[in-house]
Amino acid sequence: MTILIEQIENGAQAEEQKTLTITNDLVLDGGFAEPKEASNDGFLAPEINAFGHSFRDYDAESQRQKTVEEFYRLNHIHQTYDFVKRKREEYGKLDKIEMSIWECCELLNDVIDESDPDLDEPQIEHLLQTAEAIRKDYPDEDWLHLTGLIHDLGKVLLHPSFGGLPQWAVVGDTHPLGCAFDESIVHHKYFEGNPDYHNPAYNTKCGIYSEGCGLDNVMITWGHDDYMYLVAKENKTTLPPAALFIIRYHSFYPLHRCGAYTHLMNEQDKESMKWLKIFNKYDLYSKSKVRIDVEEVKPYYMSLIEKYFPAKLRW
Ligand SMILES: O[C@H]1[C@H](O)[C@@H](O)[C@H](O)[C@@H](O)[C@H]1O
Ligand SMILES: [Fe+2]
Ligand SMILES: [Fe+2]
Repeated sequence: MTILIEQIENGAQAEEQKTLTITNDLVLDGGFAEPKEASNDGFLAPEINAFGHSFRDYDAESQRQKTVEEFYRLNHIHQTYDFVKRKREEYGKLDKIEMSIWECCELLNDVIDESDPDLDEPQIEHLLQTAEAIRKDYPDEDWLHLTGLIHDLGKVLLHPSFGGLPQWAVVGDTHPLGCAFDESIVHHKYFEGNPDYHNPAYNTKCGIYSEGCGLDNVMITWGHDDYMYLVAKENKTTLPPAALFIIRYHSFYPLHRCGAYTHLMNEQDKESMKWLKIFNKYDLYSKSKVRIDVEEVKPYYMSLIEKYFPAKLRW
């Protein structure tokens, strides 16, 4: 079967449709299940978002555009290598609160993401829209449904009980620190205000890293992705490695959309990337004003949470 995957080549300008052929069978390769085809004709990506623009258009003029650009200005100035190192240590202790996955979903009821040009609905809507869209096309991959539900739960860092981190430290696209900021990063010009941009140790193609070192060894901007990855891993989820990879790198658009920083990946990263590319279509294009009936789908997701997570997690 053939599905269409959109890919923007390095430099982000030339957007081309690339065809990826995916086999019918689930093959276990080094612990990673290979992607198989969607159960129907595949997800039809809409061309315009709820505001009448193309998806991820960071320049289309609107009031929202200004909010998003201001978000990226602050994000690019303040996310430095040292900042991320400190946050990883602080939040890696997971000593803030104990709660279940579903309790966390409910906390996200009030959270609106200021970095997103395509969505201004409460986050819980987005979680369910993503999960349900995946479930429709991949009914047998229950782990991927749950990954959809939880992938953005790290946005709980915005909540006052987590120290109420500012938006620039929680949401938005992610990118590596410790090496040059690639041109494909949204609103790249604001990096001039970041001290790392002027640090010769950090501003070459590889910076402090070596080719093929593996993403595990790369410091990525602090936010909801890395935090939720830590929470899931440290609380001993039984979700497969591909799920953890999706959670950790789903905002790394410069890599999975634009092909930047591929020189830092190792073989295992390349394997997991196949699933992330599938996931990304649902994460991005399911954003809409269509509401999901939470109570109707809740029992199904509760059963998945029980299957893959302990009843209470440390956050
Ligand atoms: O604005 C969005 C939003 O914050 C998403 O949760 C994140 O994953 C995307 O990468 C970002 O562009
Ligand atoms: Fe996200
Ligand atoms: Fe998302």
